[in-house]
Amino acid sequence: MSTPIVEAIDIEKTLGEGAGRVQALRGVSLTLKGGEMTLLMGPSGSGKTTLLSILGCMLTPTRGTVRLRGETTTGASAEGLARLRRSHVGFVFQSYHLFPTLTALENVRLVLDVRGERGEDTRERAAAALTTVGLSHKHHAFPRELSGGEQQRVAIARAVVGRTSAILADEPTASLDSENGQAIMTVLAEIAKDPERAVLVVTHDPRTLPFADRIVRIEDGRIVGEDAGARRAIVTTEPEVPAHVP
Ligand SMILES: Nc1ncnc2c1ncn2[C@@H]1O[C@H](COP(=O)(O)OP(=O)(O)OP(=O)(O)O)[C@@H](O)[C@H]1O
Repeated sequence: MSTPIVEAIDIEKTLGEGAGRVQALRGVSLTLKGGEMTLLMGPSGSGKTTLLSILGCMLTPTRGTVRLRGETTTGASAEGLARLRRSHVGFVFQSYHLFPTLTALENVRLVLDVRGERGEDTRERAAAALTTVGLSHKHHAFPRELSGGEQQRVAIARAVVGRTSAILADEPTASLDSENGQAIMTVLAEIAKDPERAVLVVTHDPRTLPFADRIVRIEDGRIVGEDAGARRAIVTTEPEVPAHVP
């Protein structure tokens, strides 16, 4: 049986103040298991980024529990959350977020440095992560010398180099053309074959569908359905829950 990497139980999140107060999540439960690629899809404003931020310990829920590899985040200090995040989570964003003055290798190695891992082997680990994403020939290139797809591959190498078990990607293909988008999804799907790793991709992009094990649909802060993706043979469609039932 595959291991639960991230478990979110009955998550609620209220954002903003006064008249701008929004209930972004209204009782969301979601488990990400090792060896799975999950797509999170839903309309703009439905709560996808809020949920990804809570799963990755960037944001704390108003109510509910998150467990990362069995460790609960409830009551953790900001420092405790940062430790959990560094140990277990790798993020990939639409706009890459690379340091422009560092080479590809240095961008990846920096993650290990931040984690206090400074041995000579960190260079080899960073190089191995770049090889995983097909960039063994671009160690010394600066982000401005790389295409968008290559920059995103550096960002993925950075997300996996720390041997984190949850890879959370927010619209990773949105800035890329079809070919590069496919290449990025192929790399993420390859990572998701590891039974010790779970990959969650927030996306609007229908081109990502063939890479999914599961497609989770969110509307108005609630999970409204789940379908088995093309990568999985067994169909596990759950009944749809109306979005507006209190
Ligand atoms: N800091 C904030 N203060 C107040 N409301 C917020 C804040 N951040 C997000 N929201 C609101 O919370 C809801 C969920 O936002 P979220 O960004 O999670 O949606 P999303 O599904 O990721 O949208 P998109 O696809 O457009 O990125 C939206 O109504 C949004 O306007």
